Parts: sequence; structure tokens; C-alpha cells
Amino acid sequence: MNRQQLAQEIIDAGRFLYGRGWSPATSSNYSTRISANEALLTVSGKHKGQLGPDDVLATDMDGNSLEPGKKPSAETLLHTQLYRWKPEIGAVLHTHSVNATVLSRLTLADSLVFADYELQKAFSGITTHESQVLVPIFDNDQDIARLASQVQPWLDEHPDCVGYLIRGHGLYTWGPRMSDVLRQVEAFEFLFECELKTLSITRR
Ligand SMILES: CSC[C@@H](O)[C@@H](O)C(=O)COP(=O)(O)O
Ligand SMILES: [Zn+2]
Repeated sequence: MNRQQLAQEIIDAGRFLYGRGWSPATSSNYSTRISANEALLTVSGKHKGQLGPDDVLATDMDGNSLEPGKKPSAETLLHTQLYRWKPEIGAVLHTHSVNATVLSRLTLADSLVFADYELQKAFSGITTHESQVLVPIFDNDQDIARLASQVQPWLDEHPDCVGYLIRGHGLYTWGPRMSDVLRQVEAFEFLFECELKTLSITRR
């Protein structure tokens, strides 16, 4: 895919995710891999439902902007660390839904486990509900390099990880193609809502 097509994937993802209420108020950032050494990311601070072709910029895999004059996403390093981690990752989405925010605040443990949900099969590599999807929750941090340094050991120890939460902040998930990652965001949102509904019933 050329840059224009990759940018269009990001624009379309933003319209969809904003429309579902998962990227409100300029929150979220999205990216696709351009090559082994470059990624295309959303610029910082734009309304994600109204992105245009100029609202993306190329970075190297250390998160350095290759397009002076454009402001890179504040969370660029969280994307590029994923591309460095696994060469098969082709797209990364970060969203800020109400359910991800509330569930990550309610969960005092440092991870969530999804088990026995049929929808777990929406995640890459999972073929049965008889599996466990382990989702770490990292404490939020405005120092993104420091946050990335918390994430990296987890990734190294959990090569099958399909996403993580940042407490009170949002979700990161990734996959080979943008369509895979959009499917995973939807699956996570479904599972977050199921967990919250279950909690609201069982806590009465
Ligand atoms: C609107 S607050 C959200 C931001 O602080 C941040 O978490 C975010 O997701 C978007 O940052 P951005 O720099 O636009 O990529
Ligand atoms: Zn964010």
C-alpha cells in the first residue's frame, strides 16, 4: 500500500472509532507500518472523526518525526515500540472508550483475564472460548518514555499479548492489518461491557 492508501486507512478508522464513541474529544491515536523502519501516525491533538490526509506523519521506529513542522502524537513511542517488538505488526490503534476507562479504574489488580467468551476468537491466534486472554493494566503516566519502559518487559514476557489497558486512560491493541485491529477493538469493547455488566449485577 502506498502512503495515500495507508493514510486513508487511518482516516477511515478514525471516522469509525469516533462514531462508536471510542475516540472522543480529540483523544486516541492510530498508526500503520510503512516499512521495516517507518510508521505513519496521527498528528497530535486532531479530532479523530475529522482526520484528513495531512493529519498523519511518518516517524522512524524510535518515534522521531520524519516530517518537521507537524506535531507527532504525544504517544508515538507506544506505537513504535510495538512495531519494533514484532515485525508482523502492521497497524496499532489506541482508543479512549468509557468502558475501557471505567473498567480499568475499577480493577485494582494489574491485569484482567477474559475466559469462556466466544468472542475471544476475534483475537489473532485464539480458536476457542476455552482460552484465556490476559490483558495487563499499566498505571497512567504523562511521561510516555517511562510508560513505554513499563510496557516493554510485559511484551517480552508475553509474546501472545493482543492488547493492554492504561488505567483511567484507554486501550492499545495491534495486529497484522488495520481490519484485524479494528475487529480487536470491537471485541475488547464487547468484553469490557460484558465485564462491567456482570460486575454491576454481582456487586448489588
Ligand atoms: C484529549 S486527551 C488525550 C490525550 O492526552 C492522549 O491520551 C491521546 O490519546 C491523544 O493524544 P495525541 O497527542 O492527540 O495523539
Ligand atoms: Zn490516549
